Amino acid sequence: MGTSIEVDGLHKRFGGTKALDGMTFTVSPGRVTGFVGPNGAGKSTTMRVVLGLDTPDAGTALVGGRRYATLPRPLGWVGALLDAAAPQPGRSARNHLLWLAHSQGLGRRRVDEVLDLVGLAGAARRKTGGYSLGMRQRLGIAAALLGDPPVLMFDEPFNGMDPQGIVWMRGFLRSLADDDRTVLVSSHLMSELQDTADHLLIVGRGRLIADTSTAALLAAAAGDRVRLRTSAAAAAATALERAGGTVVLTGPQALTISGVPAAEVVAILGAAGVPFAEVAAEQVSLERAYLDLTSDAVEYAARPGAAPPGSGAGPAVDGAHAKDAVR
Ligand SMILES: Nc1ncnc2c1ncn2[C@@H]1O[C@H](COP(=O)(O)OP(=O)(O)OP(=O)(O)O)[C@@H](O)[C@H]1O
Repeated sequence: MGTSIEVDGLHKRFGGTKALDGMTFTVSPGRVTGFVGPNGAGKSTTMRVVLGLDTPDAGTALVGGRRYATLPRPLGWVGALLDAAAPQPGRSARNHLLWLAHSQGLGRRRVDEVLDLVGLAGAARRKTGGYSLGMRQRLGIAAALLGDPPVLMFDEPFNGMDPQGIVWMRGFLRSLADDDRTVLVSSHLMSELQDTADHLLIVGRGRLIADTSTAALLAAAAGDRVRLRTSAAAAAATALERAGGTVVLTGPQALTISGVPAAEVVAILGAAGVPFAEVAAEQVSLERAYLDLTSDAVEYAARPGAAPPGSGAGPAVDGAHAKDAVR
C-alpha cells in the first residue's frame, strides 16, 4: 500500500504575516498532485512543515501516519526538493551525492543510478558551481531520490528548466506516480502542470481553495455552453429554445447555447432543417479556471485601472479572503 501525506488544520504566523490559515488536505499515492497557488499562498511553508523544518502554531502534518521527526530513516520515506541552490560550488555532483549517500548508509551504485535517472550522468564529474539552474534542479531531484522514498515533494521543480527540461520533468513526474509513489509538486503557474497533474490542490492565503481532479476542474469550468455558427440564426434560436435551451446571439451568425449539449444541438438543428457551419462545446483552459478560482487570493494584484509602473503608485493590495474550499 502507498504512503499518504496528511495535512490537517495547519496554522503558521511569521510576525504579522499569516502564512498558513487552516491548511488541510491529503495527498494520495499513484498520481501527480499539483500544489498550486499565487506567490505567498503558503505552498513552501506547508512543505517545510511536512519536513519538520518549520513548526506550525497549530495543526498536524503526517507522512504515512507519522510526524516526519518520528520516521525511522526519514530519507527512505520522503524525498524533497525545496530550493536548488548550488550545494557546494567547488564539489562535483557525484561527490555531493556520494557524501549524502554515505550519510544515509547508501553506496556508490545508488548514486550512479539516480544520476542516470535525472539525466545528469554525463555531467556528474563537473563542479556544481558551473551548473545551470535547470541542472541544479535535476541534482536536487537526484538527491531526493537517493533513499528510494515512496513520497516525493518538489517545490517549483520547473524553475529554470528549458523546454526540453520541462518535457522531461513532466514524463519523469508521471513515471514516479506510475510507480505508485505519492508525488506533490508545487507551482505558481498552472500552465506548468497542465498535462502533468492528475489532481490539484489549489491554495490561496494559507488555505485550501479547491481539492479536485484536473478533469473535474476543467469540466466544471467549461459548464454546458455550446457555440454555434449558422446563417439561419433566428430559425436556430427558435428550434433550440423550443427544446429548452437558452440562446444568446453573440454575433450576426454566432449563438451561444446553454442547457442543450453539443450532440443534441446538432440533432435538433438537423431535425428542423436548419443549416449550420460549426457546433462546438466551449473549451476553458486550465489556466483560466485557476485564475478565476484564485482571483481573490492574489496577495499583490494590479487593481483594474491602477496607475502603471513607474508612475509612483505602489502595488494594490487586494484585501479579500480566499474563497471557501470547493470539494
Ligand atoms: N521565514 C519567513 N519569515 C517571514 N515570512 C515568511 C517566512 N516564510 C514565509 N513567509 C511568508 O509567508 C507567506 C507564505 O509564504 P510561502 O513561501 O509559503 O508561499 P508560497 O506559496 O510558497 O509562495 P511562492 O510561490 O512565492 O514560493 C508569504 O507571505 C511569505 O512572505
